Amino acid sequence: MSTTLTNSTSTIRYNTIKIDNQDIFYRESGDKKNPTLILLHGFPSSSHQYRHLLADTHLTSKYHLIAPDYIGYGQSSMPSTKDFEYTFDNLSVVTEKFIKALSIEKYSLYVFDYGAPIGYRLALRNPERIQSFIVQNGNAYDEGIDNAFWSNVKKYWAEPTKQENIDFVLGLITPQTTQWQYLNGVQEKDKSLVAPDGYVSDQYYLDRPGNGEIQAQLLFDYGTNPAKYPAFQQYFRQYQPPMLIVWGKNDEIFPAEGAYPYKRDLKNLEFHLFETGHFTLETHHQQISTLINQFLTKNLNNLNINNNNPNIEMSKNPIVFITGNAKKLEEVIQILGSSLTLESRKLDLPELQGEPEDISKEKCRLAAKHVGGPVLIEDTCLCFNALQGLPGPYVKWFLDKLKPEGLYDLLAAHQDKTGYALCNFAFSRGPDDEPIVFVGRTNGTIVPPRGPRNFGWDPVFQPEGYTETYAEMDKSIKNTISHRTKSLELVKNYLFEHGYGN
Ligand SMILES: O=c1nc[nH]c2c1ncn2[C@H]1C[C@H](O)[C@@H](COP(=O)(O)OP(=O)(O)OP(=O)(O)O)O1
Ligand SMILES: [Mg+2]
Repeated sequence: MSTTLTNSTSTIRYNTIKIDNQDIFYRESGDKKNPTLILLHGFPSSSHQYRHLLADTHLTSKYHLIAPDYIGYGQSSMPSTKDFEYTFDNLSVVTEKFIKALSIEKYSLYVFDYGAPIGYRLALRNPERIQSFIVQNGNAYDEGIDNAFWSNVKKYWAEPTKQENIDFVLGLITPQTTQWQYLNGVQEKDKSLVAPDGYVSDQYYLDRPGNGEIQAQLLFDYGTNPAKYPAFQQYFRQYQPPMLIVWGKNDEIFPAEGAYPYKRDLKNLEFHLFETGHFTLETHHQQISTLINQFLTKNLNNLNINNNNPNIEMSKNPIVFITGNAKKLEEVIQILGSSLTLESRKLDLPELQGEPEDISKEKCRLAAKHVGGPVLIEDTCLCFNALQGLPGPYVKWFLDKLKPEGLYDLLAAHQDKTGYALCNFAFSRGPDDEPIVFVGRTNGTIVPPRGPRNFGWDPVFQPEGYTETYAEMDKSIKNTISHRTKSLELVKNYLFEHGYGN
């Protein structure tokens, strides 16, 4: 690796943007058109800790890298604790606004130390925006914070005004501790790789008047993070973001114990421990850069197929199928099997009069308004050729009044007993989306009722090529030839092409 890195480094730009009247400083490299990797720093550092990755042409030739400084850190504004409440919630909100202000829609996150609870808050609020995670010495499990270092922090959370606990916090921002953070756990042979600039510049920022109170307030608020671990873990299980773990195993603050439990929840996980300390990048940035490159290439390529195809839209909301008819729902579930998951809702929607397609569309618009997200509805017609397609969409009312016998009797004066069953599914993404209709049709003959009477007009409809009525035949046969199956086949194809399939 090192031989190929020799002379070429990428251009890094240093900019500032106003968010909520505060200056947010950030470092940026690579082409904005490429997938974005956002690098979230830790305590007591700043975006400076990412200088090696930001300069690495292997990454910047393919990815867009951004590293902001949080409020109170590095070159960003440092309002006093009276003017800004230093909490992980607040820092995550500012970071979210920062990402939005730069018009970044989707991104991968590199999270380290304090960056982890900030990044995971972003993920909880914007799961659809996160493409992958790179986790370096950043926690989401209790296992990682049950050591000597954290027992002191926990005492501080319990009694923040006790002098002994205040002294502990003050001890964390001394030049000795800052240097210790960079060098502890680093192998002897690697100590000469650690540039002093890291701890010297961190200390410069920590020594600014008022910064000690900021660090004390934020460390106190770290106490809100363990309570959020179950939510972070639930997010991992549910959304399964691809994750690369690169972790300095000799870190005494976030030891390797905090890395292993990610394996429980993430299926697409790459796991690497390094023989070094907390600021793993100081000694292992070349190895980590190679791993990030391979990881993003592998995992974003899959995503890119989706992102580049304007037809693909992953929805976090399940599609809601609305029907007031239990038998209908039963059939839809049987036909779909496990290929597509729908949420069903029992609701009798008003139905307009008119052509079957218009009725379905209008029913779907109402459903979308009702649900406020993706919906599917269905409207079934039974059409008699001798009656120009009637009763068609009104068959429900004819059936209610006339019963199956009466339906057959409607054709008493006609030679032509042929007809067809029509199923119109309509799908809409939400209240502002014009519904799309999928039509399935099965031809047949209207006969005097035969067979069980548990589903609508099934006893009077004998499909073409069969001697039994829908009601007499085995359900599995009906479900291979029916109007509903044919329409659902089209629905399935459409939804699969648009990213909704299982
Ligand atoms: O495969 C079927 N085999 C026999 N009868 C059927 C079938 N599918 C619907 N049917 C009946 C139910 C209703 O009497 C009428 C259609 O009216 P239709 O408005 O689409 O159904 P619905 O009001 O009962 O439920 P929904 O609220 O989902 O619209 O035909
Ligand atoms: Mg209905």
